This record gives sequence, structure tokens and C-alpha cells, in this order.
Amino acid sequence: MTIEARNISFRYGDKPVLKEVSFALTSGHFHALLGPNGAGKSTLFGLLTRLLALQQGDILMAGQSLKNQPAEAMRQIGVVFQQNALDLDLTVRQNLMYHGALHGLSRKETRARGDRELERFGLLDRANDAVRKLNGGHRRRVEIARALLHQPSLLLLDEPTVGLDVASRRALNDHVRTLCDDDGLTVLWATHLIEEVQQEDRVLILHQGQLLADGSGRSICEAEGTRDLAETFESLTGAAS
Ligand SMILES: Nc1ncnc2c1ncn2[C@@H]1O[C@H](COP(=O)(O)OP(=O)(O)OP(=O)(O)O)[C@@H](O)[C@H]1O
Repeated sequence: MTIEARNISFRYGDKPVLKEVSFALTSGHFHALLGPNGAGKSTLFGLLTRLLALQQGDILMAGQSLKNQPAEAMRQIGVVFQQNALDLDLTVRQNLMYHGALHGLSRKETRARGDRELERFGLLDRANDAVRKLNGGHRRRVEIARALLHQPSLLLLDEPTVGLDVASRRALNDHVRTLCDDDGLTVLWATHLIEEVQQEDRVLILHQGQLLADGSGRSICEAEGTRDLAETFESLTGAAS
């Protein structure tokens, strides 16, 4: 189950921001969408999540066209946006129950799935706490648990570690990798932080709206003749990591 972007171009007014971007993700893998600030990552996320309307090209989610079968396509994805989108005054479980209801899941089903996710995330004992009492890393975990409630095959995360300390960033990144290994989830993780990307990852480097590299971290470095991804990123984008 994968995402395929076909020839995506996008402009704000007369300003081109994405230029003929095409890629196909590999099922069950962790993909890093790496780009400096302003590269167009959030715009691409906006298109993948239908916050923005496609202007040119199409996106297939597990084979469903965003243009022609938007409801079916959207059911395939779970999304974690850059900004925290939980209700701080509701408990962890209430946040999950509400999301389950939005997806048409029964209360029983939502509770069972929610508890299973919370347990995996080591947060089941916090289910009845108001989200406000959780630290930033735990709040993000609850958001991921919520994004997985309707059992999507694809998980999209837009700079999910913004505002977290180094240890929480690493824990979150490791956790999402485990989801790929354990559940066969296909992940697209947007970031401008090279330390969140590993040589084994599929890496898509976006710069000024163009996809400059697409392949395993290792193969991209070999093609560029660089020692590591940090050097590759700097040589392709001019951005120091
Ligand atoms: N609503 C908008 N109207 C006009 N220009 C915009 C708008 N949103 C973004 N842009 C511009 O589009 C370009 C790409 O922005 P985008 O937010 O997609 O990049 P990004 O890679 O996500 O960067 P960041 O990490 O800073 O969010 C930037 O030059 C930005 O200034």
C-alpha cells in the first residue's frame, strides 16, 4: 500500500512552489521527505491531505486517485500535522473516542483500538489524564495513536518533532520506525533535520519545489560522491544541516 505522486505542480498566485514532483513510496517502509525551510514540504503535505486543491497532476493513495476518488483515497491515510491538534482539556481517551466517532467507528471498537495503541505507546495508564498534563513527546504519541485508529495503511507526519527535546525527538522517530517493521505501515516523515534520517531510509530531498534526489540514503550519497547524508543535503541544497 503506497502513495504515488504524479507530476505535481503547485503555485500560490503566480509563485511556483512545487515543480513537476513525482515519486512512488515503497510499501512498509520509512520515507524521509527532507528539505530546508521553504522547500515546499508543507505545501506537498497540504496536497496529500487535501487541505490544498490539486492544480496539476494527481496523487494515488493505495491506488485510489485523490482527484477522482477522494473519500476512498483519504481513508487510506493517517495524518499528524506540524501543530498539535488535540483538545488539551479532554482526556487522552476522550480525544481518541471523538476521533473514532468522526470516522464512524463504534464506541466499543474505538475503545479497543485506542487502548491497544496506547498500550503499544506505553501510555495506557495515562488514558484518563487530561492531555494538558502530558509532556510534548507523549502528546505527539497520542496524536499518532489517534491517526492510526481507523487503521490506515499510510501514515503522513509533517515535522512531527517540532518543539521536542532531543531525547523525545529520537524516541518518537524510533517509535514510528517500529510501526513500519511491526505493522507494515508505509510512512512519510517530513523534516528539515538530517539527524532524523538514516542511511537505510528512502530519502526524498526537496529543494525550491523540486525533487533533487529520491532513493536510499546510501545510494544518494554514492551518486553524489559524498560521505554522508549531511554532506549530501548540504551539497544539493546549500543548507547546512
Ligand atoms: N499561503 C501561502 N501563500 C503564498 N506563499 C506561500 C504560502 N504558504 C507557503 N508559501 C511559500 O511557499 C514556499 C514553500 O513553503 P512551505 O511551507 O511549503 O515549505 P516547507 O518546506 O514546509 O518549509 P517550512 O519548514 O518552513 O514550513 C515558501 O517560499 C513559502 O513562503
